[in-house]
Amino acid sequence: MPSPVRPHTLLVTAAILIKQDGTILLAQRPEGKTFAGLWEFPGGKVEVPESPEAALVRELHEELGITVRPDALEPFTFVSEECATFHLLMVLYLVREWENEPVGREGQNLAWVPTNKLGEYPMPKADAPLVPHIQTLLG
Ligand SMILES: Nc1nc2c([nH]c(=O)n2[C@H]2C[C@H](O)[C@@H](COP(=O)(O)OP(=O)(O)OP(=O)(O)O)O2)c(=O)[nH]1
Repeated sequence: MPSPVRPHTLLVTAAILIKQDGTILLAQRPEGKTFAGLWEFPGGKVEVPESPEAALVRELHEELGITVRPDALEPFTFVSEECATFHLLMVLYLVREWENEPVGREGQNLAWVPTNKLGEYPMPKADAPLVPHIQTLLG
């Protein structure tokens, strides 16, 4: 009997960087990556044997050149969404403190966006429920 096909769950970790003026950092996915051109919360896949927090600290340094202390990651929410070839589980942390000014180290465009303008930036489908959630909780 064939074994049932089990969906592969991909664990992704991402940050909602929020400045004192209330704007949030979005990064545009570069050419060559899936969802190129769409805006996302910076982060990426959790590699074995990393924790989600260690992976996020690493990704934020690689992608943006910033240093974040693991205890500055505030668990915020998550997304669980069926995608084309995998099931995405994306955990999101709120980050209010970091060292260095974020820059797109992989050539990606960055934008500091007021929460009421998040809907103007096309994002991957999985991110859609995050926008009203952020607007309600972070104003
Ligand atoms: N970082 C991030 N990824 C997202 C968001 N929304 C969303 O669907 N994703 C998806 C896109 C990808 O399938 C996956 C993240 O993988 P990635 O390709 O960015 O991860 P990575 O940086 O480790 O990738 P790579 O080294 O393999 O290029 O999660 C989001 O807001 N932020």
